[in-house]
Amino acid sequence: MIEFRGVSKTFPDGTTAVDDFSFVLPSHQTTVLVGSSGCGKTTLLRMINRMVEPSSGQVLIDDVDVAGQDKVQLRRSIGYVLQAAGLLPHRTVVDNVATVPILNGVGKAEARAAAMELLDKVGLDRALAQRYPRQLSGGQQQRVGVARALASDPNILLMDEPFGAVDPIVRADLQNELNRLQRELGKTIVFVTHDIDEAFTLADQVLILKKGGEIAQAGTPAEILADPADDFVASFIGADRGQRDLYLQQRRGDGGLTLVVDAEGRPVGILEGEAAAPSDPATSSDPATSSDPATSSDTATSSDTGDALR
Ligand SMILES: Nc1ncnc2c1ncn2[C@@H]1O[C@H](COP(=O)(O)OP(=O)(O)OP(=O)(O)O)[C@@H](O)[C@H]1O
Repeated sequence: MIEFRGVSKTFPDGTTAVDDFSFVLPSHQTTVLVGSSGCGKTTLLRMINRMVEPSSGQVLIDDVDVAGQDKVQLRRSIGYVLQAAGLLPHRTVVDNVATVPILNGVGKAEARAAAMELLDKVGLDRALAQRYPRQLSGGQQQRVGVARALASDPNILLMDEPFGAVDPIVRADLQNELNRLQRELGKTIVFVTHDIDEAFTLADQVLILKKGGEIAQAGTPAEILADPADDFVASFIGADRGQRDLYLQQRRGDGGLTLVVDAEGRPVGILEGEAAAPSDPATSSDPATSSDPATSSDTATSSDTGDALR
């Protein structure tokens, strides 16, 4: 469990990125922070692993204030994936993945063997292990980034717009893979995006944020889609747009939700109970809610990955 208690952050230049933010992120679930550029998502994320220190308030992991923990240990114990994958350019794929375990004292051979298994886990061919990051596609680099973040078997995975720089098809693939991995691993994932579709696809819980980290609405995708808290949220999720051809898409494993998506795969609602039939396209003309989620071309602020490894 990650808890923000009355957290604020004002940077030295006087910018208040986060103003009195309180929220609990449950363990073993995916919480997605979504909001337009500059609303404080990245700042909130980076306060969890102390890459940003709060000006006031506390961030607690399982009831322990991170302020009292050794920064280096903390960062190495938390997986971190950035938009640009943040791979070390002069190290091979396998060595990128093995970096943190080796820093933590695991023997090189053992760390590399574990790294190869992680490549399997994230759906990467082992033949790519000896390549350098520049010899990979954007989607492959992101998979390596995820493998690297998982290498020390962290309980917490922080993901800052990790799929923002890849094309929509690869992005959908990566989202599906992450859902599959999460079913298997049950990590506590905090995922930042400005893409509401991505948020609904991945999240157990979505936080829609306004400037200063103000919470416009928090809830499951179904709750938010069914009952947007106000006009801001309705407009953000696009609930005021017209209806389109709709399809069903199974999300998560048994007992998982069935998303109603439009022709472009954008979530517009959720079916529950017996109505929630699996996968193949099934047109419905009477959705509970509809949306045409806002998109943005803003890119996430990412920082030197080295910081996360130091
Ligand atoms: N180091 C810094 N110094 C001064 N201001 C900063 C710093 N880092 C972030 N900010 C400001 O704090 C606010 C929140 O930034 P943050 O990166 O957390 O937003 P975000 O929601 O993640 O945005 P984006 O989606 O564009 O990455 C913005 O106004 C930003 O300009």
